[in-house]
Amino acid sequence: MATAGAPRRFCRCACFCTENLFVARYGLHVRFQGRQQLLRDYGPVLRSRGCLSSDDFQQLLAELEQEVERRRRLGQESAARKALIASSYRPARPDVYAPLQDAVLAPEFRATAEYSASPNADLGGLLQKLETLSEEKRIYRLPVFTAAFCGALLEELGHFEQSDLPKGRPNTMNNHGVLLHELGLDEPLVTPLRERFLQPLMALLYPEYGGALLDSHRAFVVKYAPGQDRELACHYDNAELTLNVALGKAFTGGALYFGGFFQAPAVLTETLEVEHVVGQGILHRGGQLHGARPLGSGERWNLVVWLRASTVRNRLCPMCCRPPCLVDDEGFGDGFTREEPPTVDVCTLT
Ligand SMILES: O=C(O)CCC(=O)C(=O)O
Ligand SMILES: [Fe+2]
Repeated sequence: MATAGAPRRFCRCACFCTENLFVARYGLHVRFQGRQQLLRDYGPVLRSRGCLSSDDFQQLLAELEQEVERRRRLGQESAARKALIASSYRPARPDVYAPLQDAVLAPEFRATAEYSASPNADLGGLLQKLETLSEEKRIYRLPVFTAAFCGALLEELGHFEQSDLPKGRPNTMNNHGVLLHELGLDEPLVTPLRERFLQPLMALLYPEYGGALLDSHRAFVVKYAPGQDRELACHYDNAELTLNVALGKAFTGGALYFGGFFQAPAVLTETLEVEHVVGQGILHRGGQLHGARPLGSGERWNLVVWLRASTVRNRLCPMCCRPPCLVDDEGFGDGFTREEPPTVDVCTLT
C-alpha cells in the first residue's frame, strides 16, 4: 500500500564518478580510476587521437581529476544554485511557471495522450497518431508545445541566461543550457508533463523499457550557438526513454542523427538523420546511440527530458551495466531508489 506523505529518496550510481568521462579534445568517453589504469586501458587510442607528449597526458589527467571532483560536488552545488535562484531570481515570464495548462500543449499531443490513456488504446492505434521516423529504431515524432509556448519559454530561458546567477551544465557533454529543476520548472511543468501525458504514450510504445513505470526525470535545455557548443558527439542517454523537443530559434544545421542500440550486437544499421521542427518532440530509447551535427548558423535550443523508471534501472545501471552501487543524492538524483516504488492501493468507492 502507498505510504502517503514521505517524499521518496532517489540515488545515483557510484559509477557516475568513474565511468563515461567525456574527453572532448579526443572525442572519447573513458573510465577513470587513476593514471596507471588510464594508460593501460586507453594509451593506444589516446595516442592515435593526438595525445602524444607527456605534457598532453599530464593535462588530460588534470582535466579528468577536475571532472571527477566536479561530479562529486554536483548534487550539493545544484541544490545550492536552486535555492539561490528561488530566493533571488525575477522571471521575465512568470506565466511559464504556472501549473501546466492544457493550452500550452499542441492539440495533437493532448489528443494522443488522451487516446493512449483510454481503456481500449493499443499500439497500432497510437502509431497512427505519430510520425514514425524509424520503425526499426523505434523513433517517433509528434507536436508537443504550441509555438506561443516555445516562444515564451525561450524568452524566459534567455532572460535567465543573461542574469548573473550561477548556472549548472545540462549534462557532462553539453556546456550551455539550463537545468529546469534549478529554475523551479520541474514541479509546475515537467513532472505533470511526464505523469499526465508522456507516461501513457510511453507505456504503449516502450513497455519493456519501463514506459509505464516512469517515476523521475532529468530535464534540461541544450543551447547551441556560434562560439559556444556547436555539435554533440555520439552518445547514449542516462535514461530509459528520452523526449527531445525543438524550441527554436532560427538556425541551420544541427540535425540529430541516430545509429544502433547501445550494446546491441553490431548489426549494420543505417544512420537516421532527423531535422528539427519547432514545437515537435522526438521520442527514442535512451540507449539509442545518437548525436547532433554541427550547427551552421543561428541558435538552436532544445528541451531534453531524460525519463527514468527506477524499477528498471535499480536492476542494472545503464551507464556501467552493472547492478547499481547506490549513493544518496539530491532531488531525483539519477533516478535509482533503494526500494521498489510503492504500489498504489486502489480503493473502490461504492
Ligand atoms: O542536441 C540535441 O538536441 C540532443 C541532446 C542530447 O541528445 C542530450 O542532451 O542527451
Ligand atoms: Fe542524448
